[in-house]
Amino acid sequence: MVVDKSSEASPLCCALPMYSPKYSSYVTEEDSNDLNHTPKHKRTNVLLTNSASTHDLRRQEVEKEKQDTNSPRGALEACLTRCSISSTSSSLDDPPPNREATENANADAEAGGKNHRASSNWGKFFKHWKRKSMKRLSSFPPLAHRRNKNVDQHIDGLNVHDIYDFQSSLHSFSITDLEIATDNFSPENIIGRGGYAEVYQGILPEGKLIAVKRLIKGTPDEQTAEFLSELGIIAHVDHPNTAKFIGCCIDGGMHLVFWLSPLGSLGSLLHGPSKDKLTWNRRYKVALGTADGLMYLHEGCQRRIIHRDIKADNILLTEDFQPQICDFGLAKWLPKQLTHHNVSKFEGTFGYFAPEYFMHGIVDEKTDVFAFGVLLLELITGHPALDDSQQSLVLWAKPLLDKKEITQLVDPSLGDEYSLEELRRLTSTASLCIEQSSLLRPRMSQVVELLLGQGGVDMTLREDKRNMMQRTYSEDLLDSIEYNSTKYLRDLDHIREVALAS
Ligand SMILES: Nc1ncnc2c1ncn2[C@@H]1O[C@H](COP(=O)(O)OP(=O)(O)OP(=O)(O)O)[C@@H](O)[C@H]1O
Repeated sequence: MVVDKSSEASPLCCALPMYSPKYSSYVTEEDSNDLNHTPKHKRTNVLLTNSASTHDLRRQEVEKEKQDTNSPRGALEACLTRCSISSTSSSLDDPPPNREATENANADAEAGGKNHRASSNWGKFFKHWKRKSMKRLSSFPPLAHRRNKNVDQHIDGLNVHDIYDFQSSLHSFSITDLEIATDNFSPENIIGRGGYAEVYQGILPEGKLIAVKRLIKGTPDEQTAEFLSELGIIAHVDHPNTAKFIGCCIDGGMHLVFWLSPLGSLGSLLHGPSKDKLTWNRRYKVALGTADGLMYLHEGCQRRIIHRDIKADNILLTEDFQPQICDFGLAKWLPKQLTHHNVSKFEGTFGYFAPEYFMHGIVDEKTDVFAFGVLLLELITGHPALDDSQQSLVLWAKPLLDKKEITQLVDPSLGDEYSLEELRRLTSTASLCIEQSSLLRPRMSQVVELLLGQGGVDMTLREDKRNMMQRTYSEDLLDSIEYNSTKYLRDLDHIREVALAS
């Protein structure tokens, strides 16, 4: 299905100097497949282009990522080139190839065609991985924990300097393991469906519960790309507030395996029949934990990670309501030297988009901060980011926040069972997070302080502090253009209409 809603006269069109003057939005065939699993207003891919197909752009992006050694996929590609070279030119016991040989072989590999090389590399990598690790991927030690550089420099012909830090305890499951665990992927064991995957619950022989994410969308090559993107991030994320990845399986499709989060997603609780379990204290705990997890991704990881799809459905809950950020399918590494990342294709979820993202395709920490602000509003109000009649929670809540009528925002199902002081903290933080100018949004470390009541919400002080810190690209950009809230609301409305009309 293709929807071309060109709108040259639209305010949004005028605000898109970096792109074609003609604004086109497509809901592609791929997306129409998504619709089988995800309500179409919830998830969208919108392209700012009128000259290339979705596939062309996706292919270009994948190629760009492969060559960018700072991207998860690029790091793996670099490693695989060497893996391919070492497996064709030497046995695993041979000494590692010297630099010249590697460069020559690299050149040959280039000449042999990138696409072919890529797929054969992955094939070799997967075979190699399975053969060498069987049950444990201990051949990929975390970089941070390596002790002896010389000993570890080349492991089985792979130069670990080119590999990001795989967790050392990951398992390589066979398809039989997963079939046994999930009762042959019985539909009864499906616990979640996203745009890209079906998630099954399962049980391991030792009695531990797992969640198996089976990628279902697209061709095998596209699934491999999605799988590697997500694997490239989650394999080196480790925090109490991120989903617990335990391994994967590459037989009969692409599978990622996690410990089961017994309460499912925040979205299913908040907008489902068990809403009453979400008392005020638990909501506050979820807000704090999620902020902590996001602060870790942005500021605590070896590399800056932008999640790009923070939403209630992507926050899992443990038995004691500890939130765990999941679904790193859209996540990006942001190298330190880059202020931001630019995307030509919008992926994510309506209701959570930051203005600089849908206007300019800019991705940085502040796009996640905006989405986190929407999540806070969801926790406070119990309303979804976009309701069945496509009304945006931000648009509804903003006037009440501005007028400080905060008690009117509280989820009626909570009655009076909430702390006014905590409500003040959550609402003032949400208010800052959803500022249309990313300059005015706090960073996640500041969000944590604000939520804990330690931030001193004195804006003057915060402004001074901010001026001393490095500004993000989107901060500069939005600061330099006149962008007021009326325009923001108009643009938000417009892009929603364009993408949803079909
Ligand atoms: N470890 C887990 N424990 C319990 N439930 C889970 C787990 N992982 C995923 N789920 C459930 O499956 C759903 C879909 O998972 P996920 O978001 O990873 O899939 P996706 O296809 O990438 O989704 P999206 O369309 O948001 O990209 C989640 O919202 C959650 O309900």
